[in-house]
Amino acid sequence: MSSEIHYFSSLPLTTFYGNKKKYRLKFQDNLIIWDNAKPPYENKVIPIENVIGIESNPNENNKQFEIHYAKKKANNKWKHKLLALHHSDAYQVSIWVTSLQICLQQSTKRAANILLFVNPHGGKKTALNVFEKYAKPLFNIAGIDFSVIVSQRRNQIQDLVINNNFDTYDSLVCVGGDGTALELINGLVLRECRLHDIDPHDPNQTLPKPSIPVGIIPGGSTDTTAYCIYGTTDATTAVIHIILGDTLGLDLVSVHDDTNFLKLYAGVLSYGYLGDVAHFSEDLRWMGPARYEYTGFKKIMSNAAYEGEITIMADTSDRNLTKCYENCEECLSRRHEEAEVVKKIVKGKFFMVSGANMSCAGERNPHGLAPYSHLGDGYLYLVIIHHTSVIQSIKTLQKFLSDDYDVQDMPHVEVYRAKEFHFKADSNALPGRWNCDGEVIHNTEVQARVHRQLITVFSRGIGRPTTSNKCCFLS
Ligand SMILES: Nc1ncnc2c1ncn2[C@@H]1O[C@H](COP(=O)(O)OP(=O)(O)OP(=O)(O)O)[C@@H](O)[C@H]1O
Repeated sequence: MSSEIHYFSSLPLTTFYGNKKKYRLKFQDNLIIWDNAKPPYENKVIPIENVIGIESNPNENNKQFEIHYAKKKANNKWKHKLLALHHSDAYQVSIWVTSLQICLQQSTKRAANILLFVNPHGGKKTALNVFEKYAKPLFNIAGIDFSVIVSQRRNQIQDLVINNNFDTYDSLVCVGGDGTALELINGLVLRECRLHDIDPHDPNQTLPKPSIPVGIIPGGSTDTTAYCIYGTTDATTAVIHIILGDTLGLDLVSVHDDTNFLKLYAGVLSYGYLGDVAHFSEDLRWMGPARYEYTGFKKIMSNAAYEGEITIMADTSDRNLTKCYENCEECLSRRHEEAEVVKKIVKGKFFMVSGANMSCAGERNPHGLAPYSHLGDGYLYLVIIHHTSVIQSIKTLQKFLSDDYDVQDMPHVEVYRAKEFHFKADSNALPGRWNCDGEVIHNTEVQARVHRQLITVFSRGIGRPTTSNKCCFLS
């Protein structure tokens, strides 16, 4: 037989055997279609864009090959499925393997060479295990080359990304929680600032967009960023999104004090209750995720009031409130460019002030603090909860955890869709802290501004449910 490689962009109906069954397969229009070769015929269709990898099996004299593909299940989870097929003619197998592999390689969106940063310290300290168990086998099947850096200290990932040239990789991925994702994202943008001689300390600066896409594999405690991007904190799902290679633009919010750049965040910046919970939880890391419940309870019972003034650049235009799903119209549109913003000032005593850049939903609160926030529309949702009684505060938090809520039912809650906000604590009042995606910021005067789609993340977006959404959220 000649050593010339034979491959085709479509393949005619061919009969294979697998799992003691007969399968008739064809490949056309980038679809792998098969049936069970006997009545009642049942067709299955796998788009090539859902294929993870194609492997031939040398142990079977090259007469067997495997199609590894991704299948979407309930609750936004994707699963790895396998179809192992055998043919008596190794040449037939080779044509199928080569044709499908070449078709996959022609997809320019797929990563070929990934650098992974693993934080072994976050969450239940299982990120390395998550990498070994869920990411490594699937990256191998997908034929992706990867290298791994295990972080040894806080901020090491950020420092490495700022100061090194990782241009030989086509994607950067982290395994960890929100803090780890934050290190990677901040590192990338700050590196881009350095390369373009842009001063990140100027709060009015347009920040440069890194071109390299980012993947986030959940391995922390809350993993809000991963949940909001994939609709689940299932690690296999995140790995599959990264392999399939679709991306979306994610807004980031810059945080400055009066002179300096402090951080960029993807999820939420929260002053008062959640800020103090993050602060007091840090020393209790040994408790695992339960530390948030413990300090949360203590903090709410203390009924602290955080006094200050918020200046909001709010978009008050009437807008249909929709949730952010795959191919999201709000994120694709350029409406934000024409939208006028008005200045609003809110003064008082607060229980919590949160600038949510994403819904902040999670496994235990699928609705989120800001359910109508979009990943890439150029806005954050400022959720202001005024100080009230302990009972009311508990009820408010419970509402945010419930399936659905309406601010009209909560007179002590105001919500604004905003491009930026400024918060200044009353100098005579109890100073609070900020919880910036799980990291603590102590400055009591900050300015936060949204940068539309500043980073590219691997994700197809969250699947659209069939039920419709409510429309009564903004103040
Ligand atoms: N090797 C390390 N040792 C100590 N801290 C580290 C190390 N690597 C990273 N970090 C820091 O660990 C902190 C916690 O990490 P991460 O946010 O990923 O986990 P988490 O807080 O448990 O999860 P989440 O933020 O999702 O609740 C981050 O501030 C990160 O900067």
